[in-house]
Amino acid sequence: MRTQIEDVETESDHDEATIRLDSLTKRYGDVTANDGISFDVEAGEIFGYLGPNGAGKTTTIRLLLGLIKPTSGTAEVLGEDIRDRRALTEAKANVGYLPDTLGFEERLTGRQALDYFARMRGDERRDELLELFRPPLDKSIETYSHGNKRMLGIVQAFMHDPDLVILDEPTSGLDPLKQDRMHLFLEEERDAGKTIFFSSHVLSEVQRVCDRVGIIREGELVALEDIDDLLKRGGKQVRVHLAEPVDEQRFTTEEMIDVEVVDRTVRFTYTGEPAALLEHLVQYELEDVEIGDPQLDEIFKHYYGDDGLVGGE
Ligand SMILES: Nc1ncnc2c1ncn2[C@@H]1O[C@H](COP(=O)(O)OP(=O)(O)OP(=O)(O)O)[C@@H](O)[C@H]1O
Repeated sequence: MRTQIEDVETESDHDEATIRLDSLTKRYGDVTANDGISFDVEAGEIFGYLGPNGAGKTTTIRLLLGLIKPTSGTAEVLGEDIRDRRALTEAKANVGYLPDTLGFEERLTGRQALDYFARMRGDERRDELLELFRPPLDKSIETYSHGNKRMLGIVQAFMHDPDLVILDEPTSGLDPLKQDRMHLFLEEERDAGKTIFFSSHVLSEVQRVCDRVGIIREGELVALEDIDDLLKRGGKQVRVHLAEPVDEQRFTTEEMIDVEVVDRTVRFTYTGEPAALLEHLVQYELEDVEIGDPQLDEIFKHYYGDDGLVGGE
């Protein structure tokens, strides 16, 4: 039986979504960059905000940080309405932000830029983060590579130890090793109770690192789901290598979609129960079978067709 206290706690947890969008809308002339978007980001999750270039991700982030004003609708960040400038400014002391293009004064050295942010918000985690991400500190930022600017931005976003961190395409332009380090770091932060909201147009990173995903297309939210559920609905990717050439008609069942046959190899997405698939396959003389999870890009074709997100900058 649930106690009254548990009920109260559950309710207050629910009330304290870290970010809450409520019909958030932003128009630039004829362009509706955000069109009535509503969703919550809960405390302690990594939320991926996914969409191709121009879909409206940066617009949402800039609205959440009070850098631009909504045309209609609103949002709350750490319980404060984004239209309340003073309250939002106070809340932002507990928010980290990595913009898509860094707003650093480029003539400063990395160290001077961090000193500047430290005076505004604190820097209790600076040393630990510098150890991990290692941007150069003593040359001017204008001489930095893109990757090093990103590293400096990440240190800046996390060094005051905020509860919520908003990252706009954090890994764009980073080499794979640095991306891996970043992903691991985000997971550790999440496990320590931090909330991470990050935008991306890279499916594989969202699949790897996020708990939930919101998908935005032309300003509209077209999906909001747990990554696991999204993948489950996508069926299984199967590749079967048979001992003899395949009679496609005989081999194919209703549960198989996107079937491709090349000589003795069949590839398909299986949407039925695993046991039924195995029963079907044992009727054939098999040389090899691979069964795996689909990549999100397969699932995303439903939302975007063949263009948009798949692999592209
Ligand atoms: N200041 C502005 N004035 C006019 N139109 C704008 C402005 N900012 C954004 N837009 C338009 O709003 C739409 C959404 O842009 P936004 O930058 O939010 O997309 P995005 O998903 O972040 O894309 P990207 O990954 O390329 O940054 C685009 O059509 C863009 O051209």
